[in-house]
Amino acid sequence: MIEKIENVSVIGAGYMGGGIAQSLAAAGMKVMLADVSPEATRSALTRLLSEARDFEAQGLFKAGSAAVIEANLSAADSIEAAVRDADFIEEAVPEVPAIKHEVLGRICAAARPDAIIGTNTSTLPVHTLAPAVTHPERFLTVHFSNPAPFIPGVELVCGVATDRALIPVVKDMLRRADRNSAEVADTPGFVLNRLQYALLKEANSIVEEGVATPADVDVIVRSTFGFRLPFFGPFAIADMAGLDVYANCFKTFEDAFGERMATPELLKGLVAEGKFGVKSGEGFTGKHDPEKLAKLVAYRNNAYARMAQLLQELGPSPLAES
Ligand SMILES: NC(=O)C1=CN([C@@H]2O[C@H](COP(=O)(O)OP(=O)(O)OC[C@H]3O[C@@H](n4cnc5c(N)ncnc54)[C@H](O)[C@@H]3O)[C@@H](O)[C@H]2O)C=CC1
Ligand SMILES: O=C(O)[C@@H](O)C(=O)[C@H](O)[C@@H](O)CO
Repeated sequence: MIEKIENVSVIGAGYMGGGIAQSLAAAGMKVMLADVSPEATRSALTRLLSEARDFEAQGLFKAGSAAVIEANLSAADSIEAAVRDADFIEEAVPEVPAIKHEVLGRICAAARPDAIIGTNTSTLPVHTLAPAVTHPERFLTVHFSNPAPFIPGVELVCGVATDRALIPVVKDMLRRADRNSAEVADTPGFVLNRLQYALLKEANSIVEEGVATPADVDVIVRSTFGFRLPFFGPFAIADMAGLDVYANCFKTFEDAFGERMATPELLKGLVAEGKFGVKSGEGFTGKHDPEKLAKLVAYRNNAYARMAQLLQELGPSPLAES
């Protein structure tokens, strides 16, 4: 079993693969790229190095990053050449099962039998891709988000055959690239996109029903509950709002939208036990003593105030309505 990932291969040097390659190269790993052709790969490398210099000049990358990326990132003439010596191979070709199956097959035919193989799929369960992988014990989802150089979270998904000894090795690679990761179960869309697409689906319904325009939906999302999300997930947010309040709100939603918006059983159970979140000292996120809760509230208030200052400094996005 590989103990430390030093040599990486990224197959598919597009939007995600390119950013993943930059990120891992900047973290000191040797990264080889391969795309549909040697010309496409070399063109991608040129783009990525130029982009890295621009990002460093803009202060978006740490000083010296562009030189480190240039020293560590290279273009291979084929998938086979790219993966030959790799400890870890990240597949980042289009979200088309047939393409992924073909590329995973080529990777497996040329990579070392102990090489760890990751897929950057957005939604495809590991069990639908694993049949294309020899030695599926070395295969898992390592799901970066866009744009890869700037989004810190990575979703890890094991298949039934995945050797769980891979997880600390992959997590170590991600830590060295300043990424934090969480492992979730192997279901369609995992956690990230199941939630992200549920939000977009409901947002589309809101627009289709004439409740709001896309622009106004975006304003509300990014300036209310979205404003909280860089610091807290939905369960922490609910604990701070009050689970009794959430239970009352779900009654409104169930009356209006039926079963699909009925009060979740987990929430019902907590409220029935008098566990209302921060206000009662226990909720979705567990039990917390008054000292910790005081620190939480202080952290929250500071974070939100600082976020508001940052948004003031940045000014509105070009998409924001004047
Ligand atoms: N675009 C996004 O926001 C995100 C996408 N993903 C996932 O990452 C994967 C890649 O997505 P993107 O980077 O957006 O796509 P993309 O289209 O930007 O890049 C895909 C790259 O794969 C190359 N390619 C296609 N067939 C190939 C083959 N047979 N051999 C080698 N290279 C091949 C293409 O030339 C292209 O450069 C997909 O599974 C996608 O669902 C995951 C997170 C975010
Ligand atoms: O949001 C992200 O960056 C990722 O979770 C994704 O998988 C993509 O956005 C996906 O939803 C579209 O490619």
